[in-house]
Amino acid sequence: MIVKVKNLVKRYKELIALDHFNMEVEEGEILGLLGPNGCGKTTAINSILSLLNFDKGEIEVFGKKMTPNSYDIKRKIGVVPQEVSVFENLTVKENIDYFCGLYVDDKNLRKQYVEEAIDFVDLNNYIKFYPKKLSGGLKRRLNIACGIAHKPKLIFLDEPTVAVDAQSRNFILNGIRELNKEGSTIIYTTHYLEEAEMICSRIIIMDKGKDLVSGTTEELKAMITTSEKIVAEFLNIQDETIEKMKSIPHVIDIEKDGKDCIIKFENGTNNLTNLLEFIKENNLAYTKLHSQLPTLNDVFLELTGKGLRD
Ligand SMILES: Nc1ncnc2c1ncn2[C@@H]1O[C@H](COP(=O)(O)OP(=O)(O)OP(=O)(O)O)[C@@H](O)[C@H]1O
Repeated sequence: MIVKVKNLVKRYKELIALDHFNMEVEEGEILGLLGPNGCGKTTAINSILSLLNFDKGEIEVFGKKMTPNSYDIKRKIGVVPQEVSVFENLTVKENIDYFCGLYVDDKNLRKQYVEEAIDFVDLNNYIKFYPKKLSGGLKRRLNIACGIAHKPKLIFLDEPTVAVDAQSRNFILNGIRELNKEGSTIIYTTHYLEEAEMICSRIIIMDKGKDLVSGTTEELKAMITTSEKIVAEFLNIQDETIEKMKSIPHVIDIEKDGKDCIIKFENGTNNLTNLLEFIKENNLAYTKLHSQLPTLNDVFLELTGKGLRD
């Protein structure tokens, strides 16, 4: 086990930021920590890193109790914080060299690691630039290089793709996969469910300081009641027909979204066939009809009552 967090409680005066939070991370995982704004993700990460004092609970990293002075453990950890945290008065290369130098004493090895980190984030054309001359996406890449240059075995990435263009986003996501393939375990927080679905081997959903559920995206989707949604646009449908539609087997709810009717089904077979029969029997005309499997956002909505990006 690379990280083990048990019953973590953190209070800021009367506010409970972490409420008996639990998390376990195995070697080789890309673990996604997802939750709405203010649910406690950053507090959890900062507690694990021993950057914050907490009120109760246990934290082990690499099988050892984590303390502010656990330098042997910290050497094996890389952190890419939510806010770009680099020195404005150092160039790209000097920044990476500074952060790498905090953990790597050997001069030659440090030089090699800095070069490799620059290659990794593809900032070779910018090594003499100061951060303020870099675009948002390039700054994020520099932030990542500073966090990973010392080749840590465990990497925390806190929303690394916020406010970056699509090209830099793909670059960053591929980079995370690459780091994982090279042997790093990753803990990744994001607001972008599609990203989590793309790269995470397992996801923990947090809300109000608690870990609600954990599993692969497939496992999480299997936990919710909705198993299928059919989106249809009917011509001139009456409210009473929509009410009647609720008697189709396995229909659990019907929502209107503009012109679309979103018909939600719980587990069951032949949902589309049953709906088509209903359409025929009731002489309904439609311009759109397609089936969707539940998304992570549906899981989120059902578990927390709100979307991730509320
Ligand atoms: N230093 C602090 N003093 C008081 N309250 C704080 C402090 N830091 C965080 N909080 C509160 O603790 C709760 C958890 O905050 P935290 O930053 O951990 O959430 P988060 O999930 O990382 O949010 P986001 O997705 O917005 O970054 C929030 O209600 C926040 O307002």
